Amino acid sequence: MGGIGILPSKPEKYHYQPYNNINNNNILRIRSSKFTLCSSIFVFLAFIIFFFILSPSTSSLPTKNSWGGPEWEKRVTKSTRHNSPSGSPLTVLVTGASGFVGMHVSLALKRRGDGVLGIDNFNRYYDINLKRTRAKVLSRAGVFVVEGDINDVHLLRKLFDVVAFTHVMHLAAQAGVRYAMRNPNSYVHSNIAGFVNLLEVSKSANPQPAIVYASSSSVYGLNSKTPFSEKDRTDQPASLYAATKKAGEEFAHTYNHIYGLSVTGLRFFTVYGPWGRPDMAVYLFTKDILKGKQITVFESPDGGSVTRDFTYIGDIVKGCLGALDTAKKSTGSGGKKKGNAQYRIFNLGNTSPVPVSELVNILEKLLKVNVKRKVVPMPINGDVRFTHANISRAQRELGYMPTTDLEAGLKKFVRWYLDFHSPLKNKNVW
Ligand SMILES: O=C(O)[C@H]1O[C@H](OP(=O)(O)OP(=O)(O)OC[C@H]2O[C@@H](n3ccc(=O)[nH]c3=O)[C@H](O)[C@@H]2O)[C@H](O)[C@@H](O)[C@H]1O
Repeated sequence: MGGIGILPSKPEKYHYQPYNNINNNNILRIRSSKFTLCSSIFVFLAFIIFFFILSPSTSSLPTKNSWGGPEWEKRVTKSTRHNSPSGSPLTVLVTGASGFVGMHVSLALKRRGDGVLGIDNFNRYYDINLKRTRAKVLSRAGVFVVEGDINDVHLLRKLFDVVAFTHVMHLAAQAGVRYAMRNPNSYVHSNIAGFVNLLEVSKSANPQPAIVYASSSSVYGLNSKTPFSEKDRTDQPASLYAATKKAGEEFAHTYNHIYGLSVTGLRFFTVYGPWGRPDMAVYLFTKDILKGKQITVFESPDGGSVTRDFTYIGDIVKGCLGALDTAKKSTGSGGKKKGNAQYRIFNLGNTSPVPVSELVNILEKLLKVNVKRKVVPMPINGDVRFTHANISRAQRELGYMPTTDLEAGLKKFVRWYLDFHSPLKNKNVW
C-alpha cells in the first residue's frame, strides 16, 4: 500500500489497475472507498495530533480541557464570592497563584474578604510539590486555583465570562535571572506572549479590570545611579530575564494608551521568605548549608561584594494590596478606550542593600552550621552587582513601608524551611 507519504488524501488521486470482471471492479471500489475512509481518518488524526499536541504555537487553540463544566464553574464562582462585612470588596484574578508571591497575595486578599480566583500552569521550573502544597493551602483558605496557562486565550475568556473581575493581579512569570541563558524561549513565552494574551483578554472584557502586574528590579540593568528611582533609565537590561520584564512594562503602557486599561507595575527587589522559591539564593544556600555542602558566593569582577536589596514577602504583600486598593478603574469597555486611564510604576524594595556574604553570615548563625563557602567572580551571565530601591513613590502613593530587616525575615524563613522539610512532618497537614 505504500508509505505514509503516498497515502491518497482524495479518492480521485488513487490510481489502480482496473479488472475486466465487473465483480472485481465492485470489490475494488469497496476496497477503494474503505481505503479512502481510512486514509481520511488518518489524515484527520494526523491533523489533530499536529495542531493540538505537537505544534509549538497551539497555545491559543483550544486544548484538552482540564477546565470547564458546571462543577468547575461552581468552584470558580464560589472562590470569587466576597466575605467582607464592609467596604467594597475586590474580585481578583491572581495569575501565578501557586507561585511564591502569588500564594501570599491570594491568602491576604481572601483573609480580608475579597473574592479571589487563582490560575497557575504548575510548570516544572522548580519542585512541583511545593507548588501543589501552596495550592492546597489556598484551597483550604477557600481559594480555587485553576490549572491552566495564561497563554490559553479560551480559558482566560471563559474565566472573564463566568466572573466580572474588578482586578487582575498578574504574578505568573518565568522567573530566575540565571536560567534565562539556558532557556530564553520560556521567558518570551510567559513574560511576553502570556502577558500580552492576558492584556488582550482584559481589554476586551466588559467591565475591563484594573491590572496590577509584577515587574522586577532587574529592569534597572546597568543603571549605576543609586538608589534606583522609577525615573531612572531602564533601557540597558543586563539579562534576558530583565529584557522580557522590561518588554512587559512597554506592553502594559501600550494597552493603557490604546485601550484605557488601568495598569500598575511593581518592580520587586529580590523577594524572600517562607514558601520561597527553591532557585533563589536564600533557599539554595539554606538547603546546601544544612547538607554540609559547599556554597558558591559571587563577588563582583573587581573583588568587591555583590549586594541585594532583599525584601521580605510580608512587606511585598502589603505593597501589592496597596497597589490593588489604589488602582483606579479602567476607562475602556469592550475593547474601546473612553478616556485616559491610570498608569503607574513603583519600586517595592527594602531600601537597605546587604552584601550576599552578609546574608550567608546570618544564615550560618541561624542554622548553627559552619558554612563552607567558595567565593568566585560573578558569572557574566546577566547578574548585576547591586540593587537598591528608592521607595518614596510607593510610600507616598501606596502607603508602602517595609518593616522587616534581613535578619528578622531570614529567621521566619528558616523556621518555615525546617518545618516544611522536617522528615517528621506529616505532609497532609499542609
Ligand atoms: O529582584 C529581582 O528583580 C530579581 O530577584 C531575584 O534575582 P536575584 O537578585 O538574582 O536573586 P537570587 O537568585 O536570590 O540571588 C541573590 C544574590 O545571591 C547571589 N548568588 C546567587 C546564587 C548563588 O549560587 N550564589 C550567589 O552568590 C546572586 O548573585 C545575587 O546577588 C529573582 O530570582 C528574580 O526572579 C527577580 O525577581
